[in-house]
Order: sequence, then structure tokens, then C-alpha cells
Amino acid sequence: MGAEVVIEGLSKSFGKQAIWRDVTLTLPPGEVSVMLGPSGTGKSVFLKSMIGLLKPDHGRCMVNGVDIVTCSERKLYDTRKLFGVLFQDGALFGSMNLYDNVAFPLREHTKKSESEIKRIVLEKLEMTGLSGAETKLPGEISGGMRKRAGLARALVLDPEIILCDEPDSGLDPVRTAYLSQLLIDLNSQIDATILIVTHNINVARTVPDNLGMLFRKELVMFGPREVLLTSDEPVVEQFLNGRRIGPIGMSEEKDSAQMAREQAQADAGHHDGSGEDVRGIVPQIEPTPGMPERMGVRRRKDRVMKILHTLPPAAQEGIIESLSPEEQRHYGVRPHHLVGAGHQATQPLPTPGHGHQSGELPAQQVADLPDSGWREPGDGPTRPRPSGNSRMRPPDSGQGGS
Ligand SMILES: Nc1ncnc2c1ncn2[C@@H]1O[C@H](COP(=O)(O)OP(=O)(O)OP(=O)(O)O)[C@@H](O)[C@H]1O
Repeated sequence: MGAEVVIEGLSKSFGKQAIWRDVTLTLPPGEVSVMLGPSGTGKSVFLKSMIGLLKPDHGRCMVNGVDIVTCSERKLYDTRKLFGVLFQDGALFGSMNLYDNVAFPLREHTKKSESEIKRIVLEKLEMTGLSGAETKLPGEISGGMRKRAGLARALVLDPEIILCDEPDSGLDPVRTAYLSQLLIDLNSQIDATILIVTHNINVARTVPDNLGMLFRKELVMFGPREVLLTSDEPVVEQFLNGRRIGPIGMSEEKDSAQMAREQAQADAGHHDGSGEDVRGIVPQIEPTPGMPERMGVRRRKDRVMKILHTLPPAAQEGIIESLSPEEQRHYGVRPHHLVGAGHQATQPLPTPGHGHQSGELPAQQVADLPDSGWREPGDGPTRPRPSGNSRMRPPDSGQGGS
């Protein structure tokens, strides 16, 4: 199983320019997460901070008990080996063929024999659909192949955590769909924790288990995908719909005068080219038939059901509807039966640093679940939940959004 990454109060600035402040989130082990954000909000800086290529000003980034921010160079070197990173441009060496590019980390960081290296390289090239392209130079292959070669190289040290910086950049929608499928298949095969940074709406809607968004130097939200996909927080809604109308402008922030001007234009009938409202939960990409079941999905169900009562009603509803009837019985939930579902799903989520965890609502906005009894699948009579309480237990960790 992949490693958990716990980030607490992480802040980064360059000189006087604050990039983001007080970012707190947990990447659950073996789950796939996506971090969204408009251009320039510091998504790449976030990834580089996670692997110690950049040093944050404050906060912690804990991986297997090691704080990347404050640990020694030696520990950092060792901990980095847990990460496989797919950089935006693939970061391949132009003068090396694909075989040597993919073999590079093995030759640099291990004492493996060339025959062992060959076995691993050919296996990873096959996993990424590049068998037969070993002798090609990066300049002789397409952008999609370069991405896959970058991914193959990221995999050779058997990473527990895979970071992907805009894996879709420069790819057409079809190649992006193939790459998305590849990431899910990889996750099913190696159960690694994956974080993808992107501004591709389709990737955000269909790939991850968890979604987050950086905006205005803050982590706006981070939590189960259903929370962001059903959110009507203006910045999230605008971003997921790719609309001009909303708080995000060309230079990230808009002033209220510009917002009012654009709204007036829209009210007067000006069409900005954006399509229908795409708010809502769409099916998540599943592993290709024949691939192993994703263990992260199974673990996530238990994890999310524990924090279900802290989520907005629309997200709760989506999560419950995604369960099979057997699972609904197992967790003691039923569609359209949220006590407190009269709360509006439109309440903005609290922002971090304001006394709540990201993705968690204040107690008075929390929907209570019906005490319909907790049963094992196939169990006969109803028996009480382990907690013996009509409310599900609060999150057992203090980590935002996990
Ligand atoms: N090494 C650096 N020194 C100074 N400023 C930097 C450095 N690296 C990044 N920045 C600044 O940090 C900000 C965030 O950059 P970053 O590349 O992380 O954004 P991003 O969200 O990944 O953008 P995009 O989606 O366009 O790739 C930018 O203003 C950038 O100029």
C-alpha cells in the first residue's frame, strides 16, 4: 500500500510574494487525489515542496513519519526514493534513448545488475504501452509517448507515492483519456498514493477519489471528490465549468467592478462560450477489465463513511447513491434519507485556518444519519452500529479533508 502524506500548515513564499499559506490536507494511502487551481496558483510549487525540491517557510509534510521540511539531507534523500515524479514535460534526457532514460534512476540509485535493470525497464515500458520503442530518442516520439516514458521512469523505483504535474498538458482529449486510464490501472496494480496536479476539468471529474483546489493563496477545499463536484462555492463552480463569470479572472483575481460588469453583460444576453452547467457527480474511471480491484477504493469507502456526516448534503447523497444496495445496508444508509438534508447544499465550505477542517462543515450544519442499524452484508437481524450511536463517528484524525 502507498504511503500516507500528511501536510499541516504548509506555507511558501518567494521573497515578499506569498504563493500559498497554511495548506493542511492528507493524501490517504493508495488513493488518487487531484489538485486543481488556476494557472499561477502554485500547484507546481506545491509538488516541488512535497519532495523537498523547494523549502516551505512553515509547516510540516510528513511521509512515513519523516518531516520533509525539517529532516536531514540524508533522510530527505532516502524519503525521496519513495516518490515517483512525472514532471510536466516528462523531463527526459534528450540525448538518451527511452531505455536509458527509464533505466537512469536504477543506475543512479541502486546497485542492481544490468540484467535486473533490463527486466525492470522492459516491465515498466510494457506497463506504459511503450514496448518496442526502447531505442527511440525523446525527440523522435509524440508528446503522449514522452509523458508515458516519463511515467515509466517514475515507476522504476517502485514508488509508494506518485506525483504528476499536469500529465494532460499538450495532449489531445483522446490521449488524455488514455493517460487517465493508465493512471487508474497503475493504481490498481501497485496501490500507490497518487497526486495529480491539473487544470483539466475532465480529469478532475473522472479520475480522482479526492479533489482539492488552490486559489487566492489558500487551499479552498480538499476532500472526497463528491464534495467539490457538488459544491456551489463560486470559485469551484466557475472553475469546474470553465466559465468567465465568477471570482476567477485572467490575472487570477477580479475586482468587484469587473465582476459586476461581466455579470451585466451576461444578463444582457452576452454568451461567453461556456457550455451547460456540469455540476454533479459523474462515474469515476474504473480499472480496465482484467486489472486488479483498486484497494484504495475499498479503503476509501470505510474512510468516507466515517466522515459522511461532516459533508454537505449533496455530497452525502452522491456518496450514498454510489454504494450498492448491499453496501448501503452494510453502512446503514439509504438514499434520500439524510436527517438534516433540509440544510442547503449551497453553504460554502469553511476555509482552512478558520477553525474547521477543510471539507468539514460546522456542527450545526452537519447532517445526521438515520439509525437504520448496521449489518454485515447478508446478515439477518439488525444490530447496532459498533459505536451504538445514531450519529456516525467524527473523523478520527485531525487531518483536513481526509
Ligand atoms: N523558483 C522560483 N522562484 C521564484 N518564483 C517562483 C519560483 N517557482 C515558481 N515561482 C512563482 O510561483 C508562482 C506559482 O508558480 P507555479 O508554477 O507553481 O504555478 P502553477 O499553479 O503550477 O501554474 P500553471 O498551472 O500555469 O503551471 C508563479 O508566480 C511563479 O512565478
